Amino acid sequence: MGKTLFDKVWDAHVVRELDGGRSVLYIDRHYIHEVTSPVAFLGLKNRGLKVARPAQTTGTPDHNVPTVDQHLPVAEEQSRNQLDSFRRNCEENGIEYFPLGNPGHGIVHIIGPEQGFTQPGMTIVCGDSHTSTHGAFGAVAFGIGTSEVEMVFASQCILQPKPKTMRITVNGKRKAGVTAKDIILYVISKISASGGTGHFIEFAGEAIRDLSMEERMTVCNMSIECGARGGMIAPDQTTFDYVKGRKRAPQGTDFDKAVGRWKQLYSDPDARFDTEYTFDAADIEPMITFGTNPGMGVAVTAEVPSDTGLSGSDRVSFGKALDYMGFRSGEPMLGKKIDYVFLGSCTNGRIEDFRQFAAAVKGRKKAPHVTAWLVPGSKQVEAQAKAEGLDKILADAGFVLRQPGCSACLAMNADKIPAGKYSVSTSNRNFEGRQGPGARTMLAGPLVAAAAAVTGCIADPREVFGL
Ligand SMILES: CC(C)[C@H](C(=O)O)[C@@H](O)C(=O)O
Ligand code: SF4
Repeated sequence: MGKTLFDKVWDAHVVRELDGGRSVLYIDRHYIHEVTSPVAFLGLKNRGLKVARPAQTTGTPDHNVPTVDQHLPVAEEQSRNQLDSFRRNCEENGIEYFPLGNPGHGIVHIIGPEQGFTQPGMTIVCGDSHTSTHGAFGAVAFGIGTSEVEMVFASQCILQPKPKTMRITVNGKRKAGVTAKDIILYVISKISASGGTGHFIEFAGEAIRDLSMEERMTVCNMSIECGARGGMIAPDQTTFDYVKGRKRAPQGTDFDKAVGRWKQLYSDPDARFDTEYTFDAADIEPMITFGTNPGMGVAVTAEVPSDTGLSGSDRVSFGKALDYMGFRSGEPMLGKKIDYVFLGSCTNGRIEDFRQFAAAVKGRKKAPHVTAWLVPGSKQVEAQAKAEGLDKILADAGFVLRQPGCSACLAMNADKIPAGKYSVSTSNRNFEGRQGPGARTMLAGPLVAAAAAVTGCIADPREVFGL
């Protein structure tokens, strides 16, 4: 029987299979940030060890950083201490890291691909659930816990049970005004926020093939929001073209040789998956979430669903979610007044997202009552946006470009949505309090966010922008 893409990459990295179904897996690239590394560094120190393969480790502080005045010392004491100890830990262990203000700085899942660290066929881990983003390159990439971070520091290996495999095929062409974010929100709304549990997903089909690398990253980023361990896409010419010429990617003939290997990374025609789903891209509309998990999504043109068909605790949590959001079943999503718009995060903080948002709002004005936080995912995205004049277009429309970081995605810094306020957010989680205590988050793609920013309410970007 043929092998799946996942099996090919996984099997090539198994150092040893242990009794009980777990394997010692070799890790090619380890990304670290300031939130989940301190305890691991401490554990290492207590054992008298140093990081085994510092050259395969890359660090950046992203969660706690302010998104304004990054040239000044960080005002908040706890964040400042965390950034200081992150720098010390990286320096003591000879780890390359990109501090605040450095041209390479940004959200860990944005800078890795952008600099060419992330490559097809690799195993990649980080103490962060959205490590799944890197699966867009055909890598087996997944989030790990702090004790596992310590394991990788010490040995460049990790103990892992092999997940089951799932293929999600999206056939056909998507309609105008439908973004990669809409595709993944649609998929999660269909299979639910727990539908991928225990699996590693491969995304396939024409609608996935048609995506740019940045769009593929958006899809893989959110693969974990249906409970999966990760998501991946077979590398193809789009992938090779993206990786080519990036600073940390193989160069010259080494690159050509690497492409030869990467071309073997696909699921064999007779490979079998434990679970398969198939969707049609033509059924996908611009999406928005109405509840408090990423599976609670509908087309922007739809109504708030009812709890028909739900029972027991599902019904209770559905009701609780609507109460938290202040929504009632049967109300249209269109026209709901919003207060905040957040463009950014490792889901939608890349240059194509800023281009799309800027092109949409060009020549229009931000609705006066809306507070908009536009936060590039990295210094490079920020620089590129400025080089392309997007900052001017945005400024003319009443928007300000902030500085890179995770920002309001999880509000670990000062960018918190006030209690009770409605936020249309391009990030990946709409849990209670995620964007600040009491904040009400509606997840969407950059076009729905742009439409909300200029109209001040939930609107169909195809109508607003004539797409
Ligand atoms: C802080 C970190 C551990 C966390 C994660 O693992 O995903 C964060 O990035 C998030 O998005 O919630
Ligand atoms: S941007 Fe959001 S999802 Fe991504 S790593 Fe930061 S906090 Fe997590």
